[in-house]
Amino acid sequence: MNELRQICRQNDYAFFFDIDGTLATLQATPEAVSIPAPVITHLTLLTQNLSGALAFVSGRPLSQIDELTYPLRGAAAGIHGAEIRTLNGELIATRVDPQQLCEIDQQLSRDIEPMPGVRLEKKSIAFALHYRQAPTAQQALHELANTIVKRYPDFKVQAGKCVWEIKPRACDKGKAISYLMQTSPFIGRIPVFIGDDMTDEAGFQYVNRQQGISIKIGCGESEATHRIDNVTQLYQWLDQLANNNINLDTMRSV
Ligand SMILES: O=P(O)(O)OC[C@H]1O[C@H](O[C@H]2O[C@H](CO)[C@@H](O)[C@H](O)[C@H]2O)[C@H](O)[C@@H](O)[C@@H]1O
Repeated sequence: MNELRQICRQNDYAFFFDIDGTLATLQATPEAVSIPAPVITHLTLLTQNLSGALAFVSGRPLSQIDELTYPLRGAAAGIHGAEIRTLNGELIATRVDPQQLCEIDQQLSRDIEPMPGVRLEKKSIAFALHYRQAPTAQQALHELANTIVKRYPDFKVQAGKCVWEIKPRACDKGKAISYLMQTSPFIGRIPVFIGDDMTDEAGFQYVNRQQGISIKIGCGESEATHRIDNVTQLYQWLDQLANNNINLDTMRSV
């Protein structure tokens, strides 16, 4: 009976998970990342408990989100909200001028050539300038990204962990969560968003405005109302959550 009550409560909520630094430990390169199998099992169980009201909200494209979270393939938002997929499969993609994308691509490729260790990740309508392997390039890459968005104001710079991203200005994770919250089965539920990074702050702000639960992984300034120390602790929390051992109502009153 208690268990049933807890499941009913869980069904009042909608969950949104960031990926890198949240569901997956940060790695030297984007390709080295994976989500452990037991975590996928817990996410699958949780998705079932929530009747599908669970979405991944990442800076990665939807195609990569699907690979990392296979076999789950529900609602998701990729490229910081520039691509959104609802649970019924509807796709919403932000449009950008292909000519501008081509010009940005050419300039970035040319300008990073003399910067050893710098990695340009091309994500169809966004770009990530990674300096994890080239920490001294941080400032120069920031200046490069700023120069680009000055020339192409439809884009903005997004700071991340050892990365500067150039993404469509109109998109952020808060707007993506807000959009999904207006679709089935999210509609009418209380949002819970878990993230670790600067790009997740827009999501935290939205969730806070809805009196939801915002959870930051790790330290650093944040508008999130709750903290989990690290990815390993999140995995333990997820295990409990999937098995209905967390009372979300108590968290809301904190
Ligand atoms: O919104 P997220 O799911 O957190 O994605 C943010 C970016 O994550 C990836 O880059 C970051 O993770 C890499 C792997 O651990 C790491 O090597 C890199 O330094 C981090 O910045 C991804 O490559 C980006 O496309 C995402 O936007």
